[in-house]
Amino acid sequence: MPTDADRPSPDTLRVRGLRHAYGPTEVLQPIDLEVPAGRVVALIGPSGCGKTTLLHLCAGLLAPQQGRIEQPFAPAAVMFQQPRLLPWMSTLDNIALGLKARGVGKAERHARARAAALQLELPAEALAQYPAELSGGMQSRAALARALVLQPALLLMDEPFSALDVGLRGQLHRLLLARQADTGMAVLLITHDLMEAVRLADEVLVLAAAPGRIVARYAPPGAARTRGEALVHHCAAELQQHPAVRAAFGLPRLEAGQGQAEDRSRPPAQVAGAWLAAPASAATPAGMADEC
Ligand SMILES: Nc1ncnc2c1ncn2[C@@H]1O[C@H](COP(=O)(O)OP(=O)(O)OP(=O)(O)O)[C@@H](O)[C@H]1O
Repeated sequence: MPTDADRPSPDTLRVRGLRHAYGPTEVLQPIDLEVPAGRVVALIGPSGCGKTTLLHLCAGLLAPQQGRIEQPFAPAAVMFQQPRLLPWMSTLDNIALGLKARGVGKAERHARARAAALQLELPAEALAQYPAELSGGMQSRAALARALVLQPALLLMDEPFSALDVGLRGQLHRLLLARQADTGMAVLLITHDLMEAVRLADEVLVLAAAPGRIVARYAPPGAARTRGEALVHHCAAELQQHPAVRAAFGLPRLEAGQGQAEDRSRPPAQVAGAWLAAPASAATPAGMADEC
């Protein structure tokens, strides 16, 4: 008898059998994935494997050619790799832009934009400045504020922190996770960075290229906000040692026992991540256990 916990949540982004081609070139083979409310799903894979294409399909920026996407969340917001702030508008007006498009009056949208900026620790003086006057880190904060001010139920993020230094990135990770825990929004995050994926995500999907397909699914242990540095390092190493992940990124195969010997910060086995069933179309590498 299925319990409530077994039933799929109605508030879930569902992708089923999604394919995509640009002209004659197949970019995505049938992709199945789910992003339920309150969960962060990270998509990692080598350059050109179709991550952005998949995100744009989920965002409705590209039309599905085959397969289907159920996107019940409203509103949804997209954060791109580049901040894409409009250079002729102040930072405050940039953050408030989506609210303006929704017909929110000036006083209210500015108040909401100021509150969003404050939550992301953007200094008040930056709000009157133009994007060109801001540092890269400030521009990224403004772009995140512009997405979060819409109070999205779904946030789609395409390598949003890749240009930031490690300190700023860590700060924005904490702010994002705090906001996500408060609001229960669903997040689909593209990243090249395995550490970022295991720091933020409830589930990490690994795409291989040519054509893009999911070859591994990994669930880091515990809630993202509670993962310490040692555990994040361990999980990133565990992920990187998976043969399918190594093959996807073009890394050489590890000899037997090589990965474990290099991992000196290994936490107790019971806190290691879990390998979830990859789709049947992706062959599971020989000798790989389902659970680590
Ligand atoms: N509009 C387009 N027309 C033709 N080919 C495209 C188009 N957009 C992307 N491609 C090609 O599709 C493939 C997947 O591109 P996509 O940007 O989705 O990959 P990606 O994994 O996001 O790459 P990266 O990590 O480098 O951003 C690439 O080979 C790319 O050159």
